[in-house]
Amino acid sequence: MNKRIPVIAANWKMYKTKDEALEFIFAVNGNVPERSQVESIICAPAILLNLLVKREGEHLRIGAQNMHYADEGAFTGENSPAQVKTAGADYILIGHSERRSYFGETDKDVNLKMQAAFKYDLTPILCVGEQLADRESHQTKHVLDAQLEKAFDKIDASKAVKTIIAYEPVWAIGTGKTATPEMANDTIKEVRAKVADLYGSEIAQSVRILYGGSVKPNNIHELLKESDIDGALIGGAALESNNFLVFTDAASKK
Ligand SMILES: O=C[C@H](O)COP(=O)(O)O
Repeated sequence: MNKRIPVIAANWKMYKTKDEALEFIFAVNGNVPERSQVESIICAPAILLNLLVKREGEHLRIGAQNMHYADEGAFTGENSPAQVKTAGADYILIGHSERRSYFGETDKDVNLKMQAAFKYDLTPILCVGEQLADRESHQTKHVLDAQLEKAFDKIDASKAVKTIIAYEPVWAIGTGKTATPEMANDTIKEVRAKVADLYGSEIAQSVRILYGGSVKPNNIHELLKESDIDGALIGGAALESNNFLVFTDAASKK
């Protein structure tokens, strides 16, 4: 089995003006580890993509947070996969819980976006996660299995292996409540087992699976010590350039 290269992905959500984005990128560019050690990614608002891509440097990469699945069309306010790709993004967040809950994104939409991502050579960062009520009623595995099955429908193994999966328990996003490293690792093992179910164990062992939900500079090290946590998808704490470098440095030591 090849070593899984760790991934640190910042999700800026709807934060940062143009000047703030530039300040961040100048601070981190040149300071992130080599890409052979860590994939360092900023998932930025669509309107900032091109600005950041032009300054991404050798080891930093830019991703988008959302796109439509259609090639083109009358969808006011949306961005097409080709627009995201030609803006220079390499990654696309798909199925973030905020898209699912605030914008009504369904598992079917998630699957169509997965297919579109591969069609346009964008690496999907597929987000899955359970609600607090699911965990309390011991439905976590059931919920995650269903999200994964639907997301990977019609995606063949050669593509599935390139997907980065982010496990984000919804109750831990922006709440300050982190899953314990053991809990996150156990659940990520279940996610990996589901990928093995769908595509076999070799692919499951190659797929990178991240943890997301209140990751901070003071818990990243513990999380990354776990066997199956291959990195993190980070919101709030990754808005600070210093923190982002703490995260990428921690991942380089995994
Ligand atoms: O995409 C990132 C997640 O929603 C986690 O956000 P957070 O680190 O602010 O909890």
